[in-house]
Amino acid sequence: MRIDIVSLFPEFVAQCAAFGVVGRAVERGLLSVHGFNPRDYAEGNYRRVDDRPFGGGPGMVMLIDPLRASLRAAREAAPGPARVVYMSPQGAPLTQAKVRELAGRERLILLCGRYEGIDERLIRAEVDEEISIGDYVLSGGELAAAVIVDAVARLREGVLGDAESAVQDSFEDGLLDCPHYTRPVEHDLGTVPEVLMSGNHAEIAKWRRMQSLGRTWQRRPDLLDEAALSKADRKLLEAYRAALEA
Ligand SMILES: CN(C)c1cccc(CNc2ccc(C(N)=O)cn2)c1
Repeated sequence: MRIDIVSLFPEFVAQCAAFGVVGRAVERGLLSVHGFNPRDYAEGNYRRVDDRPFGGGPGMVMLIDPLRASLRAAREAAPGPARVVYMSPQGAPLTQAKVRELAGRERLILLCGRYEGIDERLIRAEVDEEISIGDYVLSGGELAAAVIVDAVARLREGVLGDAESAVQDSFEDGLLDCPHYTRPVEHDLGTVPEVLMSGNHAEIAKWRRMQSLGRTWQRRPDLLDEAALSKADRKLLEAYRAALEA
């Protein structure tokens, strides 16, 4: 998979692909991340990349032509179609389903705006979709692009070993994750739930599912569509609630 980053600070995002599982995936050639800086394509001796907004108001807007030239350079740097994603607060909220969809592609171009954003004509002409990582404003789209790189990379085949498998990820099945424990069993911070040491894998799976359902119900009821729960899940959630009242 190839991900091109169009940004005034491309090394910022490339660094985010230099560590951990994503860094190893890059070393192993499962993924490559390349930066394109609009300033390298800006005309004139000031190499302008932004200018004042028509209609007045604070801030600056990124110019069309340096962005369009850097996008063209990114497209031409490798074969095959690329999905152009613009990171902005006006984008569709990023979800794990969207991450899975993006991870299925061979090429992505992530467009990072600075200042107040980019000229709308460039968005209309070149951007396939706008994505937001949350309802807040950052000084640039680079952190949002880094989030996409990380979330997408870890879903690519071969990136996570069995030890870190993304299969049981929370949000993979639309629920929050269950609690996790490791050594020691006895600790002044408490002990480990008995069931996890029982060796009874069916019971352990049930307990974990119940915890995921219960936590989702308690912390993110918006994620829990109780109607869509299986009978078994509804029973587990009932057991979780009953245990709270006990
Ligand atoms: C209108 N405006 C300030 C603006 C418009 C476009 C880009 C940027 C760059 N900053 C970003 C980018 C993305 C996100 C996000 N939530 O994904 C937050 N901030 C700012």
